[in-house]
Amino acid sequence: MSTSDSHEDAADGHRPRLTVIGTGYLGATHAVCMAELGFEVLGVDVDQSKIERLSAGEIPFYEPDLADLLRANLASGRLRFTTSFEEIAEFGDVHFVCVGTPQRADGYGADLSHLNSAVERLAPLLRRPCLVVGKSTVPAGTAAGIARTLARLAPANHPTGAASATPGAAVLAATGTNGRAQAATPDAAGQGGTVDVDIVRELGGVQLAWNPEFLREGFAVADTLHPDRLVFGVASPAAEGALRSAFAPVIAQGVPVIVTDYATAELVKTAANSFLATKISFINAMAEVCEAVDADVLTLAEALSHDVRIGGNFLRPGVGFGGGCLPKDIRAFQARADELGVGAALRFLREIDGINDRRRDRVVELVAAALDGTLAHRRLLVLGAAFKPNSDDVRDSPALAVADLLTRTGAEVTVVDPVATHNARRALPQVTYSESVDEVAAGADAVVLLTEWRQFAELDPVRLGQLVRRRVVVDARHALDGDRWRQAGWVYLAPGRPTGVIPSPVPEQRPWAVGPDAAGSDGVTPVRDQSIAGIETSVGRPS
Ligand SMILES: NC(=O)C1=CN([C@@H]2O[C@H](COP(=O)(O)OP(=O)(O)OC[C@H]3O[C@@H](n4cnc5c(N)ncnc54)[C@H](O)[C@@H]3O)[C@@H](O)[C@H]2O)C=CC1
Ligand SMILES: O=C(O)[C@H]1O[C@H](OP(=O)(O)OP(=O)(O)OC[C@H]2O[C@@H](n3ccc(=O)[nH]c3=O)[C@H](O)[C@@H]2O)[C@H](O)[C@@H](O)[C@@H]1O
Repeated sequence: MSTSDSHEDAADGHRPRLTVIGTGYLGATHAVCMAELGFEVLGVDVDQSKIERLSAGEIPFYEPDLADLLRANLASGRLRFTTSFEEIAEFGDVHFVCVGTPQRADGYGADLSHLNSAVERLAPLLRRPCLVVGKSTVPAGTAAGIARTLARLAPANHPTGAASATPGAAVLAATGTNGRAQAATPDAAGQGGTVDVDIVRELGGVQLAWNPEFLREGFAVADTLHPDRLVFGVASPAAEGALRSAFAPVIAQGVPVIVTDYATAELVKTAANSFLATKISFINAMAEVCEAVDADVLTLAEALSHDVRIGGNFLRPGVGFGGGCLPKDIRAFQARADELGVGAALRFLREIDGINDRRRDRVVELVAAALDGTLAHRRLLVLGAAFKPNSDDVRDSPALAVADLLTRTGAEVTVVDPVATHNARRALPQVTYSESVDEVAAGADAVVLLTEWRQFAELDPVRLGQLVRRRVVVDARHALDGDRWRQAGWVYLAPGRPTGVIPSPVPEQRPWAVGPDAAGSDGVTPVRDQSIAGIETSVGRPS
């Protein structure tokens, strides 16, 4: 991907200067892409090694296209990284907060400690008008609290130096200049022309906006440069104007901008991820029913997808959803709804989560059924560790969760993944990893495909069939051409598809609850509550 024409505008003095706080999957991508769009950008993180790697032109995770853009924009001088909050406070007109909001260790709720600590560190250093923009995914009501913190702690909101604990002071400080900001902003920004930083001065102090992010890992660059919508949660026209100036090149593409209040902006994000999770669990629930009558969920999904009211996106059945967002976001949403007294409205998300979990068990059942009900001491080649292809992210990865379940039955599991094994080794050390499909295939009793990497989908069943001990493949992502594999002599099984040979599971009787030769006196039945180190999965959930 080439850098854009907007490079010529670099440092033209008319665009707001941007900072990005937290340079993980979201923040690093945002920093690089905003520099690519022509802004001067300074990224900060508390993780010094991450900052060193980014400064050296190295992306600390796997994301297609991002490394080239990082290096080009470092070279242009528009993009820099630091560990100094003093430096970013001095530099920035618009500060994007992109720190993590993981699931709390003690429940479903979101852990906001990183967010609170970033804001509390930044706020006392903000001595001139600027806009703080939350991009992290947060429970509804969080932004209002952050606005109060900024109002209390940012010196720019207390020109006389007097501390204030007045809720909303940041907004109040700025609304005095609303009229001018309103007149100055939308058109200039909307047309993508250069935008004078006076728009930022119109803020009158430190203000907050909430701007949730919708990028997908694996497509993060394209999603950031060409999003399908922008959502601006603001409390004043001046904040909207400043945000429009920070997104001027994107808005100029005709991307829709939805301007709303904080709470609605926060909810758009969690509602979107809940809807996506619901779609996936819906089709996986259909897979469960298909299994009971030996029907075909792929054909069913295809037939549904032709109805434009339903559509085919996010209707791929398989081993379920994972990653650093969908699972923790639907749980945090439930927790917040409970706190708000509307828990009943989101109770269905518990079922969405439950359907998702059962898919992991079902894959184990299929492997066991294909191996005569016994998994202990079976040698299994697991294809995939990442939660999806084109990512090295193993947070709540269904692939690793299944690898863990298989290991607990006493099977000898070796996992191959093109880019994620370094993360997987840390998250699930009790499993063996390899870089070579061929090496592990030699002597394998079954192949289990759990992440649909292209290179796995393109494996030659004839050649692989000559290496393995038994030609058994479980295609948990429907990535393989089942007919081709069967023709090459394989027993091919996939969840939700007719097996012809595998009876539907009897709920109370799990074939993989193995017999006396398995590790453990009573056989090792995978236990949902046991933790998979470092993976935020079904692990540690409150009952
Ligand atoms: N990963 C994704 O694709 C997307 C993530 N999100 C949301 O964005 C947020 C960040 O997610 P990821 O980037 O995946 O997480 P991440 O864990 O990859 O990155 C978070 C970064 O914040 C840094 N950090 C933590 N505390 C800090 C502090 N006090 N000051 C400065 N930096 C600090 C961490 O060192 C880390 O580098 C989450 O709320 C997530 O839900 C939203 C859309 C997409
Ligand atoms: O909030 C976030 O962080 C992001 O979460 C998801 O993006 P991401 O987690 O990168 O991945 P998805 O493409 O949504 O896939 C999530 C999981 O669902 C699975 N999936 C997806 C689609 C499908 O049809 N079936 C299915 O099982 C994937 O394999 C993966 O494990 C959303 O798609 C993004 O819009 C959002 O910004």
